[in-house]
Amino acid sequence: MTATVIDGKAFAADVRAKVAEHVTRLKEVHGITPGLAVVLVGEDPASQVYVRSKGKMTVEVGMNSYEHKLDADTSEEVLLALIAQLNADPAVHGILVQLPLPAHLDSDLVINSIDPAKDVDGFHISNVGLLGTGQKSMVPCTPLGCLMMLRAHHGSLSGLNAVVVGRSNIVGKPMAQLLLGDSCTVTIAHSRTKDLPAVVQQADIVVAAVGRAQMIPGEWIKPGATVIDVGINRIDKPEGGTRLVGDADYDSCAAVAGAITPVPGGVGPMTIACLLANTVTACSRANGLKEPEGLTA
Ligand SMILES: NC(=O)C1=CN([C@@H]2O[C@H](COP(=O)(O)OP(=O)(O)OC[C@H]3O[C@@H](n4cnc5c(N)ncnc54)[C@H](OP(=O)(O)O)[C@@H]3O)[C@@H](O)[C@H]2O)C=CC1
Ligand SMILES: Nc1nc(=O)c2c([nH]1)NC[C@@H]1CN(c3ccc(C(=O)N[C@@H](CCC(=O)O)C(=O)O)cc3)C=[N+]21
Repeated sequence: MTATVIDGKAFAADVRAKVAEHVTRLKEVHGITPGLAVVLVGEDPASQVYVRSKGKMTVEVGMNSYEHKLDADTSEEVLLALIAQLNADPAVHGILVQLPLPAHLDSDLVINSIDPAKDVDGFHISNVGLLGTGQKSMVPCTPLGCLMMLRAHHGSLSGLNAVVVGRSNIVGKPMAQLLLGDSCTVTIAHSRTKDLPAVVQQADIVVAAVGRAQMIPGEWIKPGATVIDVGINRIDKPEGGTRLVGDADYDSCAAVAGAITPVPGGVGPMTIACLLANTVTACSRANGLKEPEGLTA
């Protein structure tokens, strides 16, 4: 079997088009322009590229983008003061603090100081609790993007066996909650899991969020299963230079899977599209307006 390639780029373009439509309505009918503030502490080059591309896409869908770049040695006090200012700013509907933060900053404390209503990453403990109890919340962008692609591919996910490899707070755990919410039978695997190949072999849906290049080979995949590859790993090319690969070994997995997301061009673009979707959702809620349909879980 040769897997259907799930085109994350095309999905993301579709989500952004829906966001843009909603932004136009907010502006023209209500005179409100949604605003997203991104806070970057330090000069990590990969984060800088990523923050720039988020800013560009934010403006492309018609929203305001506010970028705050702070020195790597910024104190917690200064960062918390900036977040307090953004929390109070009515022009800012979404706040994202780029992770990881430099080691001297307490990221739990920083994330939990964001107004939950503006927490477009969905990392605040209130949003985590709301998601875990099936209540309306801000849903983390990467798992939300994965869920949208899975729903579009499968229709109903009810009763399917889903294995999430990775248990981070930003991907693995919220992904598992969303799959459970859609009535999958969910297993969360991690570095202490016994016999990972046998666990993955049970899965109708595999979500790989580990951060280890090409660690999941095709032999682990049940024929016809769907592979959602969250991993973003840069590896050296034999001919020199580097390229991005996922946590799944693409060629061998694509040979047995029913469907697979590529890296790049899979989950990554959907993450950014969902960030924009969350910002427009947050803006609508903040103004007591109807939320856009199909843009949240
Ligand atoms: N496409 C996108 O939009 C995004 C991509 N990413 C990418 O996704 C990947 C995961 O990110 P993130 O969740 O933040 O990573 P973390 O490093 O926070 O978590 C990795 C998880 O993988 C588990 N793990 C590590 N080694 C193994 C192993 N050998 N077998 C099974 N499980 C293992 C860890 O287990 P344990 O808990 O036991 O240590 C941990 O739970 C990275 O490549 C990251 O770059 C991340 C965010 C967004
Ligand atoms: N507060 C916070 N929220 C995040 O959501 C967050 C974060 N911090 N820190 C870093 C990770 C990583 N992440 C990615 C998003 C998009 C791509 C993406 O668009 N990737 C492209 C490739 C980009 C390239 O070529 O480098 C793709 O997969 O096609 C990648 C990675 C969000 N993260």
